[in-house]
Amino acid sequence: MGNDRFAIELHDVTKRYPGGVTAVDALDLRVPEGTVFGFLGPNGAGKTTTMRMLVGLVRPTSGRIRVLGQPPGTPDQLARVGALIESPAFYPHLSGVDNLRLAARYASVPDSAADRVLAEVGLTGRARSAFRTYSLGMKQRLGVAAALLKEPSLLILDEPTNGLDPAGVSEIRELLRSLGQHGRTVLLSSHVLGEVEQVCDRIAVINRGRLVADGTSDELRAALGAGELLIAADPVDKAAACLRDHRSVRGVETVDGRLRVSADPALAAELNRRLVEAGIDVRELRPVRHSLEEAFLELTGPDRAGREESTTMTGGSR
Ligand SMILES: Nc1ncnc2c1ncn2[C@@H]1O[C@H](COP(=O)(O)OP(=O)(O)OP(=O)(O)O)[C@@H](O)[C@H]1O
Repeated sequence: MGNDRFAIELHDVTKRYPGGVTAVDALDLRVPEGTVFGFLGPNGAGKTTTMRMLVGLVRPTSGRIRVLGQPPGTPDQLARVGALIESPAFYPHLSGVDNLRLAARYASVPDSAADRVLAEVGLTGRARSAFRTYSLGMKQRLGVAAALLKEPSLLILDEPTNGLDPAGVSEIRELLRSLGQHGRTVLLSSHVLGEVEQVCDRIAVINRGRLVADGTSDELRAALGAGELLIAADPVDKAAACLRDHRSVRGVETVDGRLRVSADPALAAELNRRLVEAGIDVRELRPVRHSLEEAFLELTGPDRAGREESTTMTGGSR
């Protein structure tokens, strides 16, 4: 049984809370097995609600969810999913290893699993220190360790870097990379693009409960029309004509005496050669790429999402 290609599948999933908030709105999402998958969106986008639905903590209002080929929350599925969704409750006065031994008992796995997962998150050296003495980054890593106790094939981590300083973030980032090895699927949410970009194979962006983009970081850039070259060449008209003749060039515009060329930046060397062979002087040629940050802001920015609210403003000072 089960699906052998997608660890997570959501079809047309909506969650409306009793107060009337639609936290997740007709969401379609597929997380391929064995990927580290970034689930990105601004605060309130619906990430936590989605993750809670995946483990059966929240029931969808409508739609269909399969996690490891099963509906969420079955005992068999929960045995194969490790989740860090809310801060786990650790005892401040107990050591890291004692906290994990307790968690191991709750999860019905042998106590010895505690040492294995401590090593996996790089906390062996501090295993015997009291939890309250841990840095925030170490606390988060202990949370990840607890999620690993069951040797899950799917790991769901809700904003594991939230509130960490840059050093803590880079500690966790190293860890997240290593968690995706051995065929494990990792679903990782964040509202900070840089964190998922460096770690994830694929990224889905949600805003106001809706999926607004899904793909590799390169695909997300391409979906936003990124892929431009800036070229300064003489004579500029001849250069423009020469570039327009190239079948992979989508457009050429002259801006302030330079050419903005819509084309895959990978074509840079080829276009340069073509211009030089045509007797054109090339003074400058460089890609002007949208950063993924710009792409993300464009996808989740107020222009896309805030129209209803902005129309309720009654004027006056801003
Ligand atoms: N139990 C609840 N009852 C009512 N509304 C809720 C509940 N939980 C979340 N919401 C609302 O649903 C929307 C989505 O919240 P959710 O926590 O899923 O988003 P998020 O992307 O995880 O954001 P954050 O990063 O801030 O946690 C928000 O408007 C939130 O206020």
